[in-house]
Amino acid sequence: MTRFDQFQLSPEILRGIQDLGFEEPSPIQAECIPAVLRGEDVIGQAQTGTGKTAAFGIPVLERVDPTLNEVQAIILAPTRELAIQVSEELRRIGRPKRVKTLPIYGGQSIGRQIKALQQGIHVVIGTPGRLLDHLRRGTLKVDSVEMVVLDEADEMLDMGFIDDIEEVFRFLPGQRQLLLFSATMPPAIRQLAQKYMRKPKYITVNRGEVTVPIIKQYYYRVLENFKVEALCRILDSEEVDLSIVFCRTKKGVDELTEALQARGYLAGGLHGDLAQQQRDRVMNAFRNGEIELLVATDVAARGIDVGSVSHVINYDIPQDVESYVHRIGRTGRAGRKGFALTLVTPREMKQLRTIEEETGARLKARELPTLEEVAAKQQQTWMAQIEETIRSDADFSLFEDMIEQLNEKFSPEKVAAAALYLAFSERFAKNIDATYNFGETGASPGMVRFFINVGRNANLRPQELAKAISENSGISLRQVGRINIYDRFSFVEVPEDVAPFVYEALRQSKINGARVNMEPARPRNKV
Ligand SMILES: Nc1ncnc2c1ncn2[C@@H]1O[C@H](COP(=O)(O)OP(=O)(O)OP(=O)(O)O)[C@@H](O)[C@H]1O
Ligand SMILES: [Mg+2]
Repeated sequence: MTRFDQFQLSPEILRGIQDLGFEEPSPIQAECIPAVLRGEDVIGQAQTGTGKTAAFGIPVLERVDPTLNEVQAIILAPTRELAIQVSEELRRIGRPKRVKTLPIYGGQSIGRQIKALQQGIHVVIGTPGRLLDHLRRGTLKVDSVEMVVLDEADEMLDMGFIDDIEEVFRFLPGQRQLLLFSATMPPAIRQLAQKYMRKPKYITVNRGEVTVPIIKQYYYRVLENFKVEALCRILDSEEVDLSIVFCRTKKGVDELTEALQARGYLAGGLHGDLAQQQRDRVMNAFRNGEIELLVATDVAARGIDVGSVSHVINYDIPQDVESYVHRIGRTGRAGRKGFALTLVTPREMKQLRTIEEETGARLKARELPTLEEVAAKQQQTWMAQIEETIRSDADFSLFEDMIEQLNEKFSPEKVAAAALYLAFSERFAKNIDATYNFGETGASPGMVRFFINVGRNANLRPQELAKAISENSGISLRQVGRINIYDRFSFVEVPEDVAPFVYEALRQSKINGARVNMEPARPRNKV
């Protein structure tokens, strides 16, 4: 077994590592620490969540001289959140040695950053644009910089930061050590390596297995219009601690966040168009668990490390394989378990196969939980909560007197049931009976679309359903039109003017016992 004290590390750095609770180096750390200490240029690749930050951070901090009040290492990261996180981890490792780190990124007052830089910072962690800004202004002095790290190197190339990065290099002294890190290293990286590195050492851990094996990967086949409902059912039926839900677009993030908040979930959105303060607030709330669901674009896919993320959900299937690998890598970190769930529409099945082929991972198909299963799961959760409360040392005396009085008129069962109703029914109704979603659901202009759950009626035929809708609502069979039954649900599109009747009909009468799930849709062209 390798140990940290086998490397040539000072007692201060060893203490910093110990303070973080790291007992032994991860494989990428075991290989990188000595190489970086020797001054070699390194390209480090290892799976998500396996400690690449400390793999470069520990030796970089070791080589910094804290008595020299100058910037000696620069670390570039693709996003602000990652810059902050890396800075924080390095600050903690370097604390006993009194190494000062500072994150600098766009969206934050440049004046404040300039003041901070004047405090004698040793390691700067920044996004390329803002770093360059400081270099051009001359507010970041780099004469003593001997080490440069590109964290998520491939992503920074992909994001088109190459010009910025090359300009950053032009400001730096010629003799410097360059380190590139990422879980994925596409061939384009080699060009950068050839141009800027001296005899780079490639350190690759777990070659060929890009995703982390302890992450369980599943997919759900869903229709586009049913995705919000599908997501809610998954969230309600899984043992979710924290989860990150990825959407393709910023607008998608905003809409989904709103839809989830409206249904009572503790959700927060994160994407590049939000003000920095808002981004910070959401990230902090997520790290503290005040928000349980982080709804994000790929800004949160790279490098973000929140230990208790139990689920990553691809609400929209990722556009490329790298994105898949990094997104799902937000769970299953440092040996923890994790689930990666991907919603796939029928026409995205090809994309799913590509992901499987290129990652070599197998995504197992899963059925969406039925409403009955969701309800059963919810009841279990509530019962567990009640049991926990009974066993806790909570003080019930406030309520005991009420119960006594009520027991004079009603049985204890009735009283308990009514209390549970008060406590839980609101959320139950939200999730089970009728679901309102004002996001885009793809109905044609002038039409309103209703979703109908036929969970208990798997044998129900479309004609029967159409007839039942017509009879219950008083609109003609022609207006109901042709309907299909998919899997466990169906939908019907009716003209706006008759929609209220259909809604009432579907809401009040369960068709052959089938529950009704209503989604009044805004026409696509108005959204
Ligand atoms: N030697 C270690 N022992 C225990 N935990 C560690 C060790 N090294 C790192 N960790 C922890 O593992 C988690 C993941 O580390 P890190 O963020 O560096 O992963 P990564 O390889 O950079 O992942 P990604 O590719 O997603 O950026 C962090 O919470 C970190 O504190
Ligand atoms: Mg990382």
